[in-house]
Amino acid sequence: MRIGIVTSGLGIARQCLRKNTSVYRTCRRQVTGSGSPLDLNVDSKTGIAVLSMNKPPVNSLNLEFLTELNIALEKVENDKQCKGLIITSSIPKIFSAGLDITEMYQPDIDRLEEFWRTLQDMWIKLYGMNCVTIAAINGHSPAGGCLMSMSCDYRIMAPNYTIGLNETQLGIVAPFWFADVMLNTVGFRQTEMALQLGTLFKTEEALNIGLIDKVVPQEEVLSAAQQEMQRWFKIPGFARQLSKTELRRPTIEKLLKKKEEDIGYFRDYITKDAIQKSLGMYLESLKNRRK
Ligand SMILES: CC/C=C\C/C=C\C/C=C\C=C\CC(=O)SCCNC(=O)CCNC(=O)[C@H](O)C(C)(C)COP(=O)(O)OP(=O)(O)OC[C@H]1O[C@@H](n2cnc3c(N)ncnc32)[C@H](O)[C@@H]1OP(=O)(O)O
Repeated sequence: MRIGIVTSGLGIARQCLRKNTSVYRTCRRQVTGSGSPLDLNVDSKTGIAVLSMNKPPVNSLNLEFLTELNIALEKVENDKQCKGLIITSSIPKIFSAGLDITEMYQPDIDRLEEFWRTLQDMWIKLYGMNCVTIAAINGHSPAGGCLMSMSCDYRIMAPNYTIGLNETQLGIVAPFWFADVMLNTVGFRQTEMALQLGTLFKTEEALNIGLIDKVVPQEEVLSAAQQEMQRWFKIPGFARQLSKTELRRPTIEKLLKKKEEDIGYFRDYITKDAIQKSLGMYLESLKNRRK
């Protein structure tokens, strides 16, 4: 039930309408504007924020969408009422198709660099979030979608979808920090095989290698995430946060130290003729899939 003020643009709802019955005490605020590709709802009663991606057709991560994600993550992190964040999708059968390939194909160089910087920032924020983060993966989650999922503390996925870092299938190489996050999640052997083969794991396979933590029916993904959150909320917040920071800090610091270098590598690599050719062919194959 939404009884909060819906704000436009970047403004956060400043007040909540409360009725006097207990059922209305939940103050749920939608903190993104209408028409936004993101729907952020904060439930001040439970302390859970649900961030739902809604950028048709496939929630691909382009510069503008990544910028919105950054703003939303910042809002959640700065909201003292938020103890947990669930990331999910409003697009049927798709969590996120990963990076928007059109950002990398025949790019404008300034925009390409900005795109990469914004992606780096999004990942640094998400991987380092103080609050509990759960990915409610209710659709396919290749490449950048897999990165977002792996960057959360816990992953719940519906059956019959795929998830993985499939970059080599596009003729490109997963950046070192994507690889690091996978390494931290499933270990070296699974990572070295998955990255070389560009494996997209089916839900059950992903569960078997520890890439996701739980499988529930499609219609239960969100409620299972809300329920799982309670388990994490029972742990003293400071101890949990510090444990997370200690484990994730070296991975984040590695990118922080090399941010500009990484942007340069990415720019020089992606603009190579051979890589452009591969990306062009992959885009074409996506477009021809339905013909
Ligand atoms: C030394 C090395 C140094 C540095 C490293 C440097 C570089 C590494 C760089 C990049 C890393 C990239 C990571 C990524 O995230 S790349 C993106 C990978 N994503 C994919 O491969 C997913 C592709 N999409 C799909 O498989 C499917 O679309 C689907 C399963 C997600 C959904 O299937 P559907 O059947 O439901 O939908 P479609 O008909 O296929 O698609 C609809 C529509 O959307 C377009 N589209 C799909 N995915 C993308 C995308 N990622 N980017 C842009 N556009 C996408 C698709 O073409 C269709 O368009 P049309 O309607 O035909 O116009």
